[in-house]
Amino acid sequence: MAQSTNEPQGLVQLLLQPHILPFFLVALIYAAVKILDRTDVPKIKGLPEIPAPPIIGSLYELGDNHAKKAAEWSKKYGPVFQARLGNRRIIFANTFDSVKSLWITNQSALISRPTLHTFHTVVSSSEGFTIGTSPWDESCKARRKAAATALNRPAVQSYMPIIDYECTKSIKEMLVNSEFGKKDIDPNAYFQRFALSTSLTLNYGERIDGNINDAMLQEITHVEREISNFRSTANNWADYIPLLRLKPGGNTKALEYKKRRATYMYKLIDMLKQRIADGTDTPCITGHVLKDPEVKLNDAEVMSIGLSMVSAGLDTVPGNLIMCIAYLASPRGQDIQEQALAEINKVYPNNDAWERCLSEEKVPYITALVKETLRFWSVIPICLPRENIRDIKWGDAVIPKGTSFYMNAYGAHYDDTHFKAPWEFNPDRYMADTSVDDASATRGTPHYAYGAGSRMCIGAHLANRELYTAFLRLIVSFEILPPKEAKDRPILNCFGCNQLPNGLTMDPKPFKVGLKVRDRAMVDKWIFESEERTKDN
Ligand code: HEM
Repeated sequence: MAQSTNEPQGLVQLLLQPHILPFFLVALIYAAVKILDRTDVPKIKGLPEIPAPPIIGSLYELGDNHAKKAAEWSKKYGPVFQARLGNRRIIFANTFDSVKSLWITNQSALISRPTLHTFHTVVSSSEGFTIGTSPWDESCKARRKAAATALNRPAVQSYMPIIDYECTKSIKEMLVNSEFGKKDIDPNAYFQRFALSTSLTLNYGERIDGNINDAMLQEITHVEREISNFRSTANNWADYIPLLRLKPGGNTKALEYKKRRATYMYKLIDMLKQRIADGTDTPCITGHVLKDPEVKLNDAEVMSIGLSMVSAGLDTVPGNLIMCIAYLASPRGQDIQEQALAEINKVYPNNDAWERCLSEEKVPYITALVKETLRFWSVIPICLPRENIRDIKWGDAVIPKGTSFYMNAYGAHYDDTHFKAPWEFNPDRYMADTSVDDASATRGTPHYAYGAGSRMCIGAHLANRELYTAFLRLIVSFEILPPKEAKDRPILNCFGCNQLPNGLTMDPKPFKVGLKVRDRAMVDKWIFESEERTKDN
């Protein structure tokens, strides 16, 4: 016994000998680097790898714009490459066709989502994951199915009165706040309210009744924006370097936002339960899920659907809406507005487009404007991450199950082997009889703004209807003009306009536009008719 107690001391003394200590320290550092540098998935043979230093991997080089850097790398390393980000191995797909092969051809294998430390462990541990952040399992399947049914084409058509109400309310408020076209305005808050209030009404039967300064609107938009930054695959080094998780206070901000989110999410669901108990509830998705005995979801799953609905459309719908408005205000945008108005008037010569767009989508140029907006502005530059549940072959390489895949949607949208002049904002590329011969109108998937394949966005029909209605109504109501002051001009490229290119979704820098009312009496009439139609909503 006595001998074994002395053994470690003897070893320590030996290692501290001056002629051994330097070798020992080098060996120790080498072993530490080897352990810290191990990746979740070992290097994949036959797939180009971005050279990178140990431990941090490519994180530093990817810098403050992962999507742009990865697109640049793809020119040198090929459309699909592997990169080490800290201790994770990531497959990046950066071109239109490579995304199609991996996300669509291999969709049944690429159906899961990886978990990331900041979002899954710190922000979401007790409140449940959203559908878009859930790995694939029976619960995710059931939640996705319930939400997808509530958002399918016929269901979305039945929600058009909500879109009628919310769109009218936003346009009316813009009209008043711009003093009927005299003052330039920043369109952001109006469309954040439009998107959030639509989601809340659909999901909880609860809308934002106040104006754009409403406290609940401001709290939810702020908290969801911060949480979406915690979800970003590019913004949180602690997701990739476990040592950083030990930093004291590193989780304080994430925990604060988790608490603030829980406060309003529980409030919304408790208010709905109370209305159901009182028999005063109006039809809504969560109410349906709570009342239908066929839908077997537990409380956390019901909460997860609500969270998905509230968070999913909140940054994405307004981002697309306001950046399209920004483009329309530019000199080239004036021509697009003119063409759009002519196309609308061709289909609706009797000034009834404002109402008829609720029940039909008959102006192909506006549909093309929606698609081009989704492509050009790429508001989710790196799509929500995926994980494969089976091995996937790419050329000679076999990508083992359990590997993380990042779709560089920005890279695919600006892929000049697929889109002609991708840097130009040109809705004509999505018109069947187009002068732009890149055939985008007829080549299946028009863009990857909604992702692709087995976990593609389930809110796409709703989002498309929101965008179509808002664009059409804005164009028939206003001439959208550049702001009077140069400092208010929007930046018209998808990264320059973004306050945080490494965020999950685009966070547009503030800007203003002018809104010259085309025909005041007509706009007043349309607003009045919408208000009459929706007064009992
Ligand atoms: C312009 C607006 C929108 C854009 C650009 C957008 C984009 C996306 C993208 C890129 C994904 C990931 C798809 C993939 O991995 O392939 C996604 C997933 C999702 N979206 Fe959307 N979205 C929008 C609006 C909405 C709305 C309004 C809702 C619901 C009210 C919604 C609900 C969802 C849900 C639940 C998922 C997760 C699907 C899953 O993981 O299975 N989205 N969205």
